Amino acid sequence: MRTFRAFTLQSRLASAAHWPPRPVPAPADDLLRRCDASLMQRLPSAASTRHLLRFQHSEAVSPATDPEQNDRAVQVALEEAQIAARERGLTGAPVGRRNFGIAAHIDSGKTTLSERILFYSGRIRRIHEVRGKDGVGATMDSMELERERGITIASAATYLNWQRGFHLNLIDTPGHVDFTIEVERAMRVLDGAILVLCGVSGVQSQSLTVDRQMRRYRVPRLAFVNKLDRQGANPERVLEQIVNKLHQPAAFLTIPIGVERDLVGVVDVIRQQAVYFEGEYGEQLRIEDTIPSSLKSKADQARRHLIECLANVDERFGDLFLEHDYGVPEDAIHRAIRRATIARSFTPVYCGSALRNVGVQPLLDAVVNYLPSPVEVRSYAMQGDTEQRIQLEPDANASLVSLAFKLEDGRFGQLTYLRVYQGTLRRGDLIYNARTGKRLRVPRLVRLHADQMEDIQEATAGDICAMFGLDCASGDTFTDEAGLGRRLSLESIRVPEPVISLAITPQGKTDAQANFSKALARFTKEDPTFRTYLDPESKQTIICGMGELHLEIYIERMRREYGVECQVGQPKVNYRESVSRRAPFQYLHRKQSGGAGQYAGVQGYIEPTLEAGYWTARPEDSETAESDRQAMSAVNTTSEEGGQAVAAQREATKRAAENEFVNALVGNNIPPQFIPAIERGFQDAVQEGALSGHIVQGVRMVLQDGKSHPVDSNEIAFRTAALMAFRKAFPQAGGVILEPWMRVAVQVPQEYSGDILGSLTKRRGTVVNSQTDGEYALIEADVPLSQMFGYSTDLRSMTQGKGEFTMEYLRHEPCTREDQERLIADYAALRKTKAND
Ligand SMILES: Nc1nc2c(ncn2[C@@H]2O[C@H](COP(=O)(O)OP(=O)(O)OP(=O)(O)O)[C@@H](O)[C@H]2O)c(=O)[nH]1
Repeated sequence: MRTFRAFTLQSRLASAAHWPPRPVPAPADDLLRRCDASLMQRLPSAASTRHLLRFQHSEAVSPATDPEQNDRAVQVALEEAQIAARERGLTGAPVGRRNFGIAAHIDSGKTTLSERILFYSGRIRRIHEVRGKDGVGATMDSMELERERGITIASAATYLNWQRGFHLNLIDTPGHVDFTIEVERAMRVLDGAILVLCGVSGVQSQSLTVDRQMRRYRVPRLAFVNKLDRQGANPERVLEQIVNKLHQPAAFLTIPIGVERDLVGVVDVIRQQAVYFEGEYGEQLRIEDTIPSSLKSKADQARRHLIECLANVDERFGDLFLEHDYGVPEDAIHRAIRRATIARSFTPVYCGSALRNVGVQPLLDAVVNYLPSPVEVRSYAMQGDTEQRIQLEPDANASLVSLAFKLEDGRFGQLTYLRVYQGTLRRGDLIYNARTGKRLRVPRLVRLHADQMEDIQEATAGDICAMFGLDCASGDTFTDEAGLGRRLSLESIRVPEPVISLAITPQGKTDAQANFSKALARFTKEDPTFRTYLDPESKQTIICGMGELHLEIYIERMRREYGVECQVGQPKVNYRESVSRRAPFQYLHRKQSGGAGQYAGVQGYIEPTLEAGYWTARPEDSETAESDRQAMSAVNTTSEEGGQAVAAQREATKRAAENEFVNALVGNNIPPQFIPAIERGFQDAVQEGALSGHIVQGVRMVLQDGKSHPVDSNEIAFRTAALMAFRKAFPQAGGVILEPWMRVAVQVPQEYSGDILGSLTKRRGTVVNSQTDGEYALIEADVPLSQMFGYSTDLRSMTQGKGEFTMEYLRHEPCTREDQERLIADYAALRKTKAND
């Protein structure tokens, strides 16, 4: 029996007299130097070696062990990151750092897993469960509402140390699709992720969404098959689903010893050793070279499968396999897993149960061993208007480029979460907001641990940190003067369109209105998928978001945090209006009888920002729709072509959502000082579409000519002329009303799949994918949101509560002629009533 290996380190320290582990005096860089002296000698200079080895946060768990005893995989991970840094000539590279997130379907156990990770790394002293009996709640669910409901609403960031001074930044994300922006933001700034899957339910509807998000931001991942203590758990089925449903080559790195109530440990597939998790919280690892005889052949098969899988996805390993057969050296296996994981052509799969404290430490080892250091990830910034992509270097000594990816309004003012991609951000430094060009001094810099924080003096390339007291928007890029000179900016986060809206009115106390406005201002700033506006007709405040739960949570937060009770209307679909062809406009606004006169003429045309005809037919019937569908399905490919198709799709979606004003004026018929007023008239017009009063999107207004009067022309006249010209031209330009369509994923026991298909088709859905897997069927369909109200109740009654579904915004599409006519008639009636009032 062996009692210690690298990943047992934390547990060994834990089981010793001191818990959490005491700071170890030996600096991590010293250990590293000893660990790989030969590689270090090849580095350019002693000074750069120090930079390379600089671990800011080595104070926690830095074991003073003999390098020989250390895990070979860790050495592989270090060496590879060091080689990558050396090849790129980086002298201040963050080699020993990992930025990773945890994402999954609702209730898969992400927060429970995070709690273990924090505990084993010595970050917290006690484990508190989600909805635990002690009523404390998990560390990462710090919001009162999260603890009460047992769901994660906002992602939380923390940091920890693991294995010889590796510094890990961790972001726990919410599972519910209504809070999808939190996952988007996290994926944008993370270098790797753990996809948690339930050992019983496997790949669920929201796992597919998370998988798409990981692909969108090219995030390498590990999979953790959790809840193997539950009745009906079947890890092999989950592995099959990863391969078949997520289309990812994958293999076990650990397999469970016993399942359901008998789960006691895992087998390390590479070394063929049994690992048991003992102590109150599984913090003491016992490793045995002999694995239970009943598992021998299974474990051997798993090892063979892993080697075959790697030989298939990694050419270099394939050659080694031809040479050594299944006897490939262990180092080579680690290297191949690392390469293939980082290349996103392979997913290592780990087994366990977070709640039962089984299998978490090997997973955390894998974060260090197989997920990339920031040095091994390519990040790019755009340069100025040229749209030229510049590769960023994760080097503390380079000029600063960092991204504000999340804002939070806290007790001390705005807290801005940042990822530093290049350079060093120091407290007191002058930095520049690349969007506004504004110069700012870095006020207070902190590292976050759920809702607590710790002041730091600097954050270097590859770090995630936060700043206080800085006014900026989510997605802003911060640079130093050199970066500003090159006008570098980072591609921002994809923000899905809000699909649902409802009217709210604050009730009661006199200060309710002020608090109500304060709350709305804060929520809209923090969450770009939460929007609000004043309905010009009803004068009510309308809030828009990603789903009923999303809005419900904000209404509840308004009550708790701001003491504002609201009267809430029925949820409504967010329709939009657009045009399908070009139409000319020519409008003269003239009032010259008595008093100050008004005189303004505008002439030009309006047209769709996408090609003509894009919106005329339902996309299913058109070629555009075909390319659209191909682009959507290309999200599941890793090919260059797939990437281009996705980029084209994103570009089309962006253009379809934006309006544009073009000044193509020739001659001097309109004095230049009136052009901004004409553009403002256009902006007024798109706020209220001419057909149904909904916001207009995807329309370009081109101004070509006009008329003015030396005395009677003024800004108000031109603003009105532009507004009226737009309204008049809108119907001639083939105005259409668009409605949001959702990608709906339903998971039900197989016997109900016929009923589900019927129910989706009845709701005008188009089934895009239907798979059966053992007892379960997973059906994906595109359905208009207007048809989805009340679906959860229907699904519950159709499946006796055994079905579940999630939906995600896909795009806006023209609604049916019938609906369009109804919406136009409703709007006309409303206007008539208003006119009569
Ligand atoms: N049996 C069993 N239950 C678990 C396990 N892990 C988590 N749970 C339970 O599953 C429920 C959900 O766990 P969470 O950790 O909140 O899941 P989550 O994925 O963070 O949830 P959201 O963020 O709200 O989507 C809780 O009641 C946990 O106690 C496990 O390994 N086995």
